[in-house]
Amino acid sequence: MIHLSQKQALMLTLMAGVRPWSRAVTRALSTSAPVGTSAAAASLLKNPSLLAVASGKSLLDVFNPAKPDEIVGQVPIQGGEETRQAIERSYHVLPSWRDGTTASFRSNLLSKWSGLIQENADDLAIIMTLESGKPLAESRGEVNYATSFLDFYAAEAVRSTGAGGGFMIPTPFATTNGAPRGQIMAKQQAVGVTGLITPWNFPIAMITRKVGPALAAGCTAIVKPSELTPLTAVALQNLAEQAGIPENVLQLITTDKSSTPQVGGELCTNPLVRKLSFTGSTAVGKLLMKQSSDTVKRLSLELGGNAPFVVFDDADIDQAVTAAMASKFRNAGQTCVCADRFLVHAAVHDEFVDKFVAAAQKLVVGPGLDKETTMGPMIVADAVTRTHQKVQEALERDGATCALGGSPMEDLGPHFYQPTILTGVSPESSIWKTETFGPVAPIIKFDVEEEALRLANDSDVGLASYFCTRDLSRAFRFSEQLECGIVGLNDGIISSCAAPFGGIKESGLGREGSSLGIAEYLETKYIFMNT
Ligand SMILES: NC(=O)c1ccc[n+]([C@@H]2O[C@H](COP(=O)([O-])OP(=O)(O)OC[C@H]3O[C@@H](n4cnc5c(N)ncnc54)[C@H](O)[C@@H]3O)[C@@H](O)[C@H]2O)c1
Ligand SMILES: O=CCCC(=O)O
Repeated sequence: MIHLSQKQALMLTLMAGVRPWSRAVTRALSTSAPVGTSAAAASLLKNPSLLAVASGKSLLDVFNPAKPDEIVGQVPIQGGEETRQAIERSYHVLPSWRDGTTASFRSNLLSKWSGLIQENADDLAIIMTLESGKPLAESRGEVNYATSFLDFYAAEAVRSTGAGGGFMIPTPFATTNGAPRGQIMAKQQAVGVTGLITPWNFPIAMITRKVGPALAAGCTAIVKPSELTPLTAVALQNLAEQAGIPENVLQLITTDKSSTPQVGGELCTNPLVRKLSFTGSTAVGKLLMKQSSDTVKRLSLELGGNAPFVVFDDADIDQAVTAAMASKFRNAGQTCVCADRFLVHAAVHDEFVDKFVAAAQKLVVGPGLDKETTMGPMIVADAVTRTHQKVQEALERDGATCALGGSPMEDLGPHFYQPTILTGVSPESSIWKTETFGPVAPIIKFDVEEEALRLANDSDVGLASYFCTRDLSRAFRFSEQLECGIVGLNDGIISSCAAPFGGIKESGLGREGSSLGIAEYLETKYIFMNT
């Protein structure tokens, strides 16, 4: 690969009107893309807004986790000052977007954007796989998941609960002769300028899950995608512009790891930003919460989880294994709602483990662009190191047994780890106590429901929980007792645009998806009219 200096790359970009990263992606695609055309994918990355801010900026290299020495693209590194300017642009365009457009106008734009994303779905999926590593089928599925949020909020925008809507309340005030006096109105209004910070594990859906309701509500948005997966965001914003979303209503701040705190700091402390929505780790969420306190911002925090997956003795074991496979190994175990801790009743423990191991052995680990691959690499080499340390500690220090895997897959590259199943795990092991974000399933055997509940709830976080049973009373009882925001009964994939997604305890604040998702971007104003 020929590496241009940043200046050379930018010069070429400006002269040719082609982004350096689009050439890089073209090259990556021309050698390995199984679907789509390289030219189409590259053209998705020709983003006029970013070009406007790229001049004079250093560029961030974006790498392919499956082949970490391969640069798949570059984006400008922006900092606090560029963020402040973006916030001011966002603030200036707010009145014309919030007050100068109807809900149905905003709804139509979201639908148009969704349509363009679907038209380009195969190329977007390739870009996503190249930068995140996930198997192509998962990337393609994520595109559908992403547009479902735009479609849902295009519909939600025009309902009476959306911006400009509201409700009337019977007045408790009376005239001297006892007749109702005045009108009580509760009116919904857009919060204002929003800062939206997203992670790498769902490079497109975590953006549309925030931007969809924000724009539907009449807010303007500044998105800061992960520095590991900015290219999908670049393409997404490009399509938003093509759909006709007005200039500066949706802006993108790309940056690198070292400038991220300045960008985040500006989004948190600038008083023009009235709402911050963040999806990512609990540690960063806590920092952003602290930073946002001086300006008393509205906050939505979708943070980490450590989901228990409980298999009762009356469960359908085949169904439980299907659910466990889907929940555990999706995106190589790198989802916030992944099953992280398995509790299996002693009477069905061995049957479950045998069938779970047999199913996991069928996973094909490899680069996400390979057609046969069903589990891709981990995002960074450090994640492999951290995962392996936890596995070794559970085995060597805490007495667990390895039923499957347990090692890095160096032959495939530094980002690959074997699908791993551990039994006899200690509840004191770090693999049990903390979110692993990798393809490891630690299992503990239990005897009675109370014990399973105690272990399941013994966590500072509470995002998702899963359990498998055919007992209806237990289904109701246990789902109410679990300390979490999301419960999956006899299923491992439960996310939907129609459902409220979010956690309790240190897993966060607020809900995304469903009608609750747009409420996060609305303020309720009480208006009393003494008519
Ligand atoms: N609850 C959810 O919906 C959900 C969804 C996806 C991921 N997650 C969680 O996210 C974590 C993995 O994602 P990650 O590694 O990208 O998380 P992360 O917290 O490291 O990064 C998330 C985003 O925050 C940014 N960031 C990091 N430091 C920042 C700072 N000081 N100021 C502003 N922004 C900053 C990153 O650049 C990225 O865009 C896991 O814990 C996972 O459970 C939660
Ligand atoms: O990783 C978090 C999001 C996963 C999902 O929406 O299902």
